[in-house]
Amino acid sequence: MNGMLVLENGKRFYGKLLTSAPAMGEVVFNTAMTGYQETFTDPSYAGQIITMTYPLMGNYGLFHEIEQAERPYAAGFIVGELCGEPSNWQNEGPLSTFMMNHHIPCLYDTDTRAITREIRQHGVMKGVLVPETAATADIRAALARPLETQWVRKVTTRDIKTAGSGTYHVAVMDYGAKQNILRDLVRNNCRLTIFPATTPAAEVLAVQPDGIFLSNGPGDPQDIPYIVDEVKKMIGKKPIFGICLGLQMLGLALGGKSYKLPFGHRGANHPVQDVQTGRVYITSQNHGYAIAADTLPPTAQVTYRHLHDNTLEGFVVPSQHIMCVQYHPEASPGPTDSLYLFEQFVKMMEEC
Ligand SMILES: NC(=O)CC[C@H](N)C(=O)O
Repeated sequence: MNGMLVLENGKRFYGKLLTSAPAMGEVVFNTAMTGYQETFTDPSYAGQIITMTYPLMGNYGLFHEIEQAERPYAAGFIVGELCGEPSNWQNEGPLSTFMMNHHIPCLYDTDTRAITREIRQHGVMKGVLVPETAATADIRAALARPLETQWVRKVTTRDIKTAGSGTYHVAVMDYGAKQNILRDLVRNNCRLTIFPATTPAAEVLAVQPDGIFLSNGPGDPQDIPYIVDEVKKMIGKKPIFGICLGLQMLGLALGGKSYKLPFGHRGANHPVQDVQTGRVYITSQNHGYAIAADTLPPTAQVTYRHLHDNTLEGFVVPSQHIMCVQYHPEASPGPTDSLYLFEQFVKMMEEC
């Protein structure tokens, strides 16, 4: 069926739609060439319509094991060419089947380069995926709906869960944790107790963990002040490692300020520099917000900066045993160069 993306600023981009169900969400773009299945199952994309800039998607099919959550939370998917005949020895089916089964509207045969240029120039904005015949009044009504602000509550675990049997007991705050983060912690000799995002700090500390991990997650960090309040109560009590939203929670809990990036960092080849050594790492990223480095307290030391725009990509607070990064050391998709951060976290727990 013929379909289109209509952006909040009125721009229309035409293509074909896999499902007729309309989708509304913040339209973002991701520059990774591969890793589409990990991308749309990453809970941090909840409610967003993801435009993949690489022109061909679906060519190696699907493989259930690489999914980052039990189901995708992305609101929609936009691709240039959608491959209908994947070729891969692990392939379990075409990408279109996954999109249809999960009722995720997918616009394909569309000009993803033009969409990306529009977002780069004017910033991320709301958009709708609708059939080409959709009435203008319906499109306006859909675009007028506010975006969900409490995705973390929807993507977090309902019950306390456990994983692994390693030496170090880590309390994981699940704000929408990617599976590979949990796997990497377990691989690094950790035993996990995974808590729902809104669990009070006292309940988490009561299990007497060796360390606390604050996960990635969807949305604006300023929309979840009640979680920041609990993080404040954890600081200084146990070693803490935060990734992405986890870094943002720590930044806000320490009195820092967050702001929205014009079009975010989403892709698998973002260069960050270790400010101490000058060494550059190519990283996997997915964030639309950042913490302003100059708003952090003097006890915090910036560890990594993004080489495109100098944004804060990591900091530590040695006196309070805090380490955190804005990028994704667990990759999935992306390079695994930063896996050493999990080892650093284990070392921090060992030394405390
Ligand atoms: N991957 C993440 O944890 C993203 C954090 C936050 N939702 C942002 O977009 O900046």
